Amino acid sequence: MANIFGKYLTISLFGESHGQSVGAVLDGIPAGETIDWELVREAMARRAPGKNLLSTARKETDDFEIQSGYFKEHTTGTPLCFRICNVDQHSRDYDSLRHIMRPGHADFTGRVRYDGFNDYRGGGHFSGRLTAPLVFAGAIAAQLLERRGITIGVHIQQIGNIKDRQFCPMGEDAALLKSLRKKRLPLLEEDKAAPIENLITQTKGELDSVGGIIEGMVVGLPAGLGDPFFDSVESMLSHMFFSIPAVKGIEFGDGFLLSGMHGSEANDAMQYKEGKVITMSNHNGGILGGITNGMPLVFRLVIKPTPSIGRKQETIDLDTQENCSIEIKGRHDPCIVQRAVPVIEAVTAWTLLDMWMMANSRG
Ligand SMILES: Cc1cc2nc3c(=O)[nH]c(=O)nc-3n(C[C@H](O)[C@H](O)[C@H](O)COP(=O)(O)O)c2cc1C
Ligand SMILES: C=C(O[C@@H]1CC(C(=O)O)=C[C@@H](OP(=O)(O)O)[C@H]1O)C(=O)O
Repeated sequence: MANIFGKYLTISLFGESHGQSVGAVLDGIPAGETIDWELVREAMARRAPGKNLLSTARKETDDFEIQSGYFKEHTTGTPLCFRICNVDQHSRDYDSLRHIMRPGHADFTGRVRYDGFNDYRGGGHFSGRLTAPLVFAGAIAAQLLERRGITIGVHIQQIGNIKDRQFCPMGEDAALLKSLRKKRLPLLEEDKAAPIENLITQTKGELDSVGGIIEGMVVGLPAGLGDPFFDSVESMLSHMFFSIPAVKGIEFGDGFLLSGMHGSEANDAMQYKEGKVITMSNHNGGILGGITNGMPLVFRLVIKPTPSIGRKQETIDLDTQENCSIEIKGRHDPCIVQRAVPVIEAVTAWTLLDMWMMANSRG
């Protein structure tokens, strides 16, 4: 069942970008939890399309309807089902894309996988629109984690060649991590906002798109979450991260830089500090043997440039079985990175809540 993810906490995702709605069924949320719906709305608004010139012009309010699982201001513990109606589809933009495949998008693979019956309008089930329900789910999980002292912060680390400073691997203040959620462009260095906006606007004007890197940090995690091998924290998070459209790379801690280090540099020396085990550096990003060690969790993700661009590209026509060219019209994000930040934050929360529940179910 390709659309269900999780162990103790599962999410089953449904919908298409130009269908009636997108949504999910969330199972395993503990009974008796209150949910601050305003916080859920705020997270959804950060991801929603059509807010400014840096994003797609498609306007969706992403209002949600709860169908089940919440009663008398508390979770019931039974499946929480919700849907988010699609309202601003321009399906005519996709008429020719039924048979002319967009390079870099899932048109061809989706068609092969579903024997030609896939809903190709707006990318169908492959669309970034499906990240709206993920943000809803994650905004609930983040509240449950915060009640357990765990805070997640995510920022734009790079767009094109413009870089924000990285998180201090030894940990950032939870208040600073949370403050990123209030920013139009979630950056640690404010002076990078204008150059990034200019770059995205300029690239859009050139009928092109740009990608980048997102960095995440989780503080307050106890040591001992995760399992070796298949359910390692890296495995579970990577499984979820690679489910997000346009994610093409990932690293934990110093990641690819570790390849050039010696053991004497890469090992994180250990120490007791006020009775607690800590490490004196954090090259391993808070995970050893697939299990959290109590240090901040640090990861970075590559988001590719948006595939749908206005420039002329070479491709194929499946009707005529001939080569052809394509100039994509329609409403597309010139850059996905800033819109993916709340998505990454949300799925991190969802996955870590599942791992927290797994750890707490052990005898
Ligand atoms: C929030 C978000 C918004 C996106 N917006 C667009 C878009 O406007 N146009 C587009 O072609 N792709 C967009 N994408 C990316 C495509 O959905 C994605 O590249 C495609 O499904 C192929 O999957 P892959 O890149 O993971 O291989 C978006 C992705 C996300 C997460
Ligand atoms: C609708 C959203 O983003 C969409 C993601 C997307 C894609 O191919 O991934 C393509 C565009 O779809 P459309 O052509 O229908 O405007 C984006 O607008 C959203 O994020 O809510």
